[in-house]
Amino acid sequence: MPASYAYLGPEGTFTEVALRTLPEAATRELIPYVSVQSALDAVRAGEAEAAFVPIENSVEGGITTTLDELVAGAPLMIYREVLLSITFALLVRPGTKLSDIKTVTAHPAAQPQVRNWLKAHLPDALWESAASNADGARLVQEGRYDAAFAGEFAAARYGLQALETGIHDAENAQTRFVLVGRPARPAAPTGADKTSVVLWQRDDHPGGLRDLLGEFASRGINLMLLQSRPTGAGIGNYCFCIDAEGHIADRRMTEALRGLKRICLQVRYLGSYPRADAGTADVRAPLPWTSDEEFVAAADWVARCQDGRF
Ligand SMILES: O=C(O)C(=O)Cc1ccccc1
Repeated sequence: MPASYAYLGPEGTFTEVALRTLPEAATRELIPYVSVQSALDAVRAGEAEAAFVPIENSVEGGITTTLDELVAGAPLMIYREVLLSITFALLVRPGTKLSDIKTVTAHPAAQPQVRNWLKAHLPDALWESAASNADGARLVQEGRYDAAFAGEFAAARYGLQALETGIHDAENAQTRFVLVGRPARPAAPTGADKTSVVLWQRDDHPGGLRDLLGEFASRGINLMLLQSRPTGAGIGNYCFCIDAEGHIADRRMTEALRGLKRICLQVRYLGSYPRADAGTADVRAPLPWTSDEEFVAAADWVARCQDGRF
């Protein structure tokens, strides 16, 4: 297997910075791709061992290109996640003044994070989307746009200067990135894990979504992401991307997934992997009645009842 990770490039993306925080990245060749799709396709084609892509940010929610690839593309699995705090710099060619800026660019997910700043400082600037924030910087270097919102670290790479730094409409804006590979056995539980799945309902009925969520709730499983995505089958047809606290090897999660498999039309398992915020106050202990021991004891009791040995 090639010891390389594909990532959303070009060089100088936030994605690259987040990827380099993973210890395993130090022993891999890191190869930039022009889009999330092409990075994931490199994995599907066996050209790369895994791909590292943005999946969610705390301002706007899911990065839909990534979610849609994981929902509908050839199956892939998430093995790692990274959280990165994001602030933007306004990068320009040397000598450009704020009053010279008529066009700005960045990745579409950057826009909700800088919208207020733009309104206050460059209300008449025309926004056009770039394939990534670093690609926006590259396009400014080529003279295609006057300014790009990107990481300050991208300035040197593209011969630009930061006219403004620390731009962020929302305090503590974070982006979540995932390392995605071909399906294989998930890593062993760490005690602070997350499981991602996509659920398709069997039919449309009152309380349908509540039924799906009930499989988690009744087993004391907390949810960390719920994002609906259109199935493409017409207005009102959605599937649900869910991140839940816990590992597929935890009995409560095993039981919840069994329940979901019974009641859903389709369930796509996207992996169980260590939480990026493991070790922080946000990671709560499971409810006492949801431990593996409690599930084993309850199953034993039912077996004894069936045997008349209670
Ligand atoms: O990694 C990048 O630079 C991207 O273009 C994706 C992105 C977009 C917005 C915030 C963080 C990452």
